Amino acid sequence: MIDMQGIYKTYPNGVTALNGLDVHIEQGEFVYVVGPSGAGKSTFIRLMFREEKPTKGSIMVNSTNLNKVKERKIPNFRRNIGVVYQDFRLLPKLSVYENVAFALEVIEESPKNIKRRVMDVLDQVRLKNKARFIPDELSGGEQQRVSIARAIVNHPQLLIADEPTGNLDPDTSWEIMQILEEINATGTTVVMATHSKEIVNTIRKRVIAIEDGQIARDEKRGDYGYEA
Ligand SMILES: Nc1ncnc2c1ncn2[C@@H]1O[C@H](COP(=O)(O)OP(=O)(O)OP(=O)(O)O)[C@@H](O)[C@H]1O
Repeated sequence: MIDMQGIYKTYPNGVTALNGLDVHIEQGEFVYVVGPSGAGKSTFIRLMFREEKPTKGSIMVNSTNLNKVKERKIPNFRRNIGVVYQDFRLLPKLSVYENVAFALEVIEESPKNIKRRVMDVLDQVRLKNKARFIPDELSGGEQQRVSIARAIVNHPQLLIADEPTGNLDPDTSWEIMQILEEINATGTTVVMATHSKEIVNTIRKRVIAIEDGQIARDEKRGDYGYEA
């Protein structure tokens, strides 16, 4: 599903974020990406949905060769990838329903399909009863669940989460983890960057540790490995 070989990334300001990295992730895996601040975690995951391009190295995601994909094909490629951020990034003036439906409207689904799919996915994140609320009327955990609903409404094969619990209290973080695990159980690959020692050491998954732009550890049921 994801294959990266010999990846280097130097930003235009001269900072080298990734310094020779090889990774293979299979369909259906759940992978934590951990490491010190500034180690290159976000850069690593941004390469997966072509938010950034490597300076050197090859990347295949969902059978798409990202070194060769044409600019006009990128929106199509991204339809198969859901992305969740620490700060939710919801549209503040749209309702919960509209925030989620938006992702389907841009791909011109029929209104009937949109309605069915949005309500299904709001049910999945347990927010059906708040479909008409706007983001400001929701707790942080609820807002993150809306952003997860938006990310999965299109049935992506890959869900990328960049510190999805970074702004949430511990109880709410466990709720979000439960939802991510449920999504993973349906066969969706989940790649999650996190600074949460508690989560990584409690819900054991594959752990890829990045330090100084390289893979320092890659363990099947790893632990966090750093002081929180
Ligand atoms: N757009 C950018 N332009 C220039 N330098 C960048 C850019 N994005 C990241 N960097 C630099 O690349 C390095 C790796 O950053 P990255 O955000 O990938 O690390 P991280 O491991 O995700 O950090 P954190 O845990 O703090 O989020 C850092 O030195 C950072 O300052």
